[in-house]
Amino acid sequence: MCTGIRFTDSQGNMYFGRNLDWSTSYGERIVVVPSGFMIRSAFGEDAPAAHAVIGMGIVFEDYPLYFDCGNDAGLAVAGLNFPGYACYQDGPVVGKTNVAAYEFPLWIAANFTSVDEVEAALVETAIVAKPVSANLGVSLLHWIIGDGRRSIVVEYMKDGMHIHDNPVDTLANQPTFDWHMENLRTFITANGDMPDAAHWRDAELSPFGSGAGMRGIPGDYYSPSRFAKAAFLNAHYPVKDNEVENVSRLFHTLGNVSMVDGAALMADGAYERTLYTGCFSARTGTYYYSTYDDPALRCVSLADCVGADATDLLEPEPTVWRP
Ligand SMILES: C[C@H](CCC(=O)NCCS(=O)(=O)O)[C@H]1CC[C@H]2[C@@H]3[C@H](O)C[C@@H]4C[C@H](O)CC[C@]4(C)[C@H]3C[C@H](O)[C@]12C
Repeated sequence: MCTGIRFTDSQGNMYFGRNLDWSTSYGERIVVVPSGFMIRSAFGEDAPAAHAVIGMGIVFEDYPLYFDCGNDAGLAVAGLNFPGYACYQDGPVVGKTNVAAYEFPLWIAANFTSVDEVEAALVETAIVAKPVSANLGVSLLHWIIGDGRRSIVVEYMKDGMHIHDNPVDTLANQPTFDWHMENLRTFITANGDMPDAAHWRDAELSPFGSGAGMRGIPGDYYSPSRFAKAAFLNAHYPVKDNEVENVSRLFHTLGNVSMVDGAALMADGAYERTLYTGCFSARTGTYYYSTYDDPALRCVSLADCVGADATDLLEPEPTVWRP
């Protein structure tokens, strides 16, 4: 399972991140696309990237397959598993901009500057089930897309494209975003307050300590539970000012829905773990991440690696972050 969130700092800069929960790594690392890099297109003309992009993914035959990424305009996108619901076009649709599912994150980050722009373009877009290669196949995903103003969720299903406003700036896995939003109504009594003592007949029942207001928010790893917990935490976290506080916010929030070995068996017989947590700061154009086996935060900033002469893909060596 995976979980993604978005929020802003006190000046409206976006922070956007995700947990990548799976049993085995694909060898993912930070990949940078400089603006001007020629992007191969599955259906249209090859075109230069209008924006520099940074994110986590793998490079396959000189093509960056992003799991999540952000760009120099402060727009970011992440793909989360959505099997059983995701259903792409079998082939290109006449009259539409056709985008293969594997191209989707890069297509967004390389071409657009805001969620509004993406939303307008999606009306004319078809997502196609074209595999990147016979071995890699087609991932069945839905996506959260965010900028400094808002986020949306894109779910491409049997009946076509669904674009949802995401007022809680949160996404998990199955079922649909609509369902998750409806389910949040179950938790409306949860809050961060210290409750007063209750009186049951002659008994006075006072709280053991803090945290009682949050009772009922689930802590298990099931997708609806992670959605509810991440949405609750994202909604209640106080707005913070600086980069250190906001990166801390992101890792603490996603740390609360991260998956620990041995607790959640996958269909293939392996346990699912949070292989990495990634955070894109639109304020500084920096991608931060930690992995299951190495909790140190490492990072790469776009500004440090995209000089005027950069035209090729980069896989920069991250440095350990020292706030
Ligand atoms: C497995 C990842 C999603 C994690 C997640 O949501 N897990 C939920 C587990 S569960 O089912 O709900 O149990 C997804 C997210 C991005 C995906 C990758 C990206 O889409 C990029 C390419 C796309 C190719 O089509 C397949 C390989 C791939 C390299 C994908 C492999 C895999 O499907 C990834 C890594």
